Amino acid sequence: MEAILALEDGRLFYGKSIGAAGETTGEVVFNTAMTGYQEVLTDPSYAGQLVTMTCPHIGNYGVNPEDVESRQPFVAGFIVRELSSVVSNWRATESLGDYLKRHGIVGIEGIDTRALVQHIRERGAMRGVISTVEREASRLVAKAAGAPGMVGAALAKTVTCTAPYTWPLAAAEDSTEYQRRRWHVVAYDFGVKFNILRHLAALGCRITVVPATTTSEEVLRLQPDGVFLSNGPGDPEPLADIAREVRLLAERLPTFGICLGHQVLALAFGGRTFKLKYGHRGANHPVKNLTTGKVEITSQNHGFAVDPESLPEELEVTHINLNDGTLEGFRHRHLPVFCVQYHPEAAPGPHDAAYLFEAFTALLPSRPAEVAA
Ligand SMILES: NC(=O)CC[C@H](N)C(=O)O
Repeated sequence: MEAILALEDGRLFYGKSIGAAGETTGEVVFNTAMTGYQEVLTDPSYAGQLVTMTCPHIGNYGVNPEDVESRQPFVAGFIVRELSSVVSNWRATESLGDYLKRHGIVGIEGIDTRALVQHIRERGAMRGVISTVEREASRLVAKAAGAPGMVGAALAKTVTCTAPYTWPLAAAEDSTEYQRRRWHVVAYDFGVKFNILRHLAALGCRITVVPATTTSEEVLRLQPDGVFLSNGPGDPEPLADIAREVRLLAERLPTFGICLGHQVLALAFGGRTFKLKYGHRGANHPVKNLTTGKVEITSQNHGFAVDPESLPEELEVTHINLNDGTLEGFRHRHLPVFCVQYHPEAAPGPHDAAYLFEAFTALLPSRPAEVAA
């Protein structure tokens, strides 16, 4: 079946349908990771986006039930050069094409993804539509141009959990194994990736994941040792109500934020965010840790960034991006509060920054493992 990708500026790409038939709109972005398409598909931060993989051959190791980063795929659509017709991996339970179909994700293959990416790099991320049902170019371009944009979109509120839940998922809350965990962390779910929760749990945390709109009072009632602010989709700026609650918590408890969590923390202390031309999405972005002088190769997925000029005096820049000099992390000068724009949990990507999870637990009350939290 044929499929067309149309961009809001009139550029058209003709290819073949993958996944579900139909039509979908979103912001067209690209990810340069060579592997990890399943983690990308299920990263809630991609909600509202048509994700292009620059690696030309995708799907060769299929899909399995373990590599998911959330409850379902969240991308609005998927764009690849070539979907592998062969699935070869001992963990695979399904082909990528069948998985996309099963979840109703509309995608396209067989287009010149290099030309598409060059176009976006030159002109900036833009809205698009993938369709298997409409062939009229002008109508498609109008649909792309009419799709909601990313600026102003409070998407974190749409992907967050509807009720609190505990992690590890399998552990009964009243079990000794669970209660014996060293620390209790409340994690704000703005679109949290499971690998963040896996990392915190591996260090001895039991985690209560709470919806994005949970108030600081509700969080304090849970008596956590620390607060985690997750990654998530959309524009951080319309989340001012959440930022207010985050400020109240950060003034009382050790706080760690990743990606959208980093942006919300900046807003909470009076900083500003802005939209990047086409964002950072991939698994090899070099970041300099200004405290140690070391360079970390990092996993990234963001379209907005914090303006370093907007940071108040009490916040100190700790990490910068070596590709374009943008802000990658800061900490509070007096409070146990820090965050990064990139993804120390990887999934997919290198593990250089995993030390940040330990940096967080080092801020929590010292407590032997066997004492009930
Ligand atoms: N992964 C994330 O948390 C992304 C944060 C935000 N949605 C951005 O695009 O900048």
